[in-house]
Amino acid sequence: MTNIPEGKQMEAAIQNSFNEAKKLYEKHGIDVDDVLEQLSRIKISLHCWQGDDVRGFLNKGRELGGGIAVTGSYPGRASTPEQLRDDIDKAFELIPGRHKVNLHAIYADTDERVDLDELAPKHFENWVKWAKQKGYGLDFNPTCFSHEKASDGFTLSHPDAEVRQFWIDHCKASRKIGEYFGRELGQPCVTNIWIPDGYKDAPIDRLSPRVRLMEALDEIFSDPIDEAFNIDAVESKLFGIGSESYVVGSHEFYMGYALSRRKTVCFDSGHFHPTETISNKLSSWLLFGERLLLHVSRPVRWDSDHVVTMDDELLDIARELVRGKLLEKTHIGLDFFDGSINHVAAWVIGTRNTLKALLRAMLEPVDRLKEIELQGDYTSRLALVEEFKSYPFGAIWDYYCRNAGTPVREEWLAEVKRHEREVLCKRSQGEGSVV
Ligand SMILES: C[C@H](O)[C@H](O)[C@@H](O)C(=O)CO
Ligand SMILES: [Mn+2]
Repeated sequence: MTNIPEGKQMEAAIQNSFNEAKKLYEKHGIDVDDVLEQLSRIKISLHCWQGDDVRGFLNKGRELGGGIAVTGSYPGRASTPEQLRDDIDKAFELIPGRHKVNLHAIYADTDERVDLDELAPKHFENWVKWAKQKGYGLDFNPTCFSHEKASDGFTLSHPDAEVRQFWIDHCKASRKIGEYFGRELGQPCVTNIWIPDGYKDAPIDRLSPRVRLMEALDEIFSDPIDEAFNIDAVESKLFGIGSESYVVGSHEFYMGYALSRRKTVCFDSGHFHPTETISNKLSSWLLFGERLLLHVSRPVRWDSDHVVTMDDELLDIARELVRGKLLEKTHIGLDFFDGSINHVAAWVIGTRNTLKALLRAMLEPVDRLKEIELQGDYTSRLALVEEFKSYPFGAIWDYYCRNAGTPVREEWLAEVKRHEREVLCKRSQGEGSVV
């Protein structure tokens, strides 16, 4: 092959490896073309807040609150809506498929001085215009943190009715923005409510804040909304920094709330006990709930929001979705924020891993494994699952990336480095994006 240009050789190698890998999977009755078709229909919601270390554009310079934390000061984080959009575009160039962007309320793109309770669709018009142009969907979140009215750690369950009302109004406004996104873009927006409310030390009264939260949510959701455009989700948490002993919006609280009010539960993989996994919860929830929202994240010792890697839990989440045929009912979002590495690379790594894990799960002989299990042949079950771990899914992934017009393997890194040199490192220090 010495006279053949390098690009052509690479093409041929990708195609040959794909053909050989396909034969191996087909021996187990796996239809690889169908798998790739299914994968291409999956939308991952890319969380905008990885792009600027959860700073946002409303009330610039305000400290990150809510018991979440970003560490690291990697150069070049976005500090304007235009920069953030450019960086998201760059990430999507390097990720196969058509996806969504997940916005927080503090990312409003407006020159108006507006507080969270007054936000309206008009403050997000530029985001919608861009999403339409690029073919992205949008999801949304009220920002119930990083605000003076959340400085004591309470929002929707606040004992002061006036403060509570402020947050209720903010969440009501957020649903209208979500509905606007859904209507404009022709695909539903998931509007996810997460609040940090909780106590550092053991409270005397665990019930009253939960009653207040339940009533606040009921008031928020009492506004009629078209579910074809906006899907309401609620996200639980076990603990945060400063709410180590008690969190009002616990998992049990939201399970009960969402089931009794037909709402969607968001499972964040960092929001449970360190030995508890969300992969083991999905099938139970979806027996009773209509839909599911995921915040795919990676806790390291605590809810540290590390970039998603191809670890056991990611694979198990993907397997659960595929084996249980839960993908149709699941909205997959990412939730991590690492300020210590290139912000675009973080998105690319986390999203490519999530897609790759789904592909790996789709390339397992699920029906056969289920039969074997029913027959009680646990030896074959273990043997096959383990052997499939070294089946050549990488060759199928490379072919998929190439066909989608996205870089194959680590080729994307060179583009991220070029973008870093030519764009990120030139961002002005004054904007607080280069250290
Ligand atoms: C910024 C997000 O809304 C936030 O990370 C939330 O989803 C969460 O997981 C808090 O721990
Ligand atoms: Mn989350």
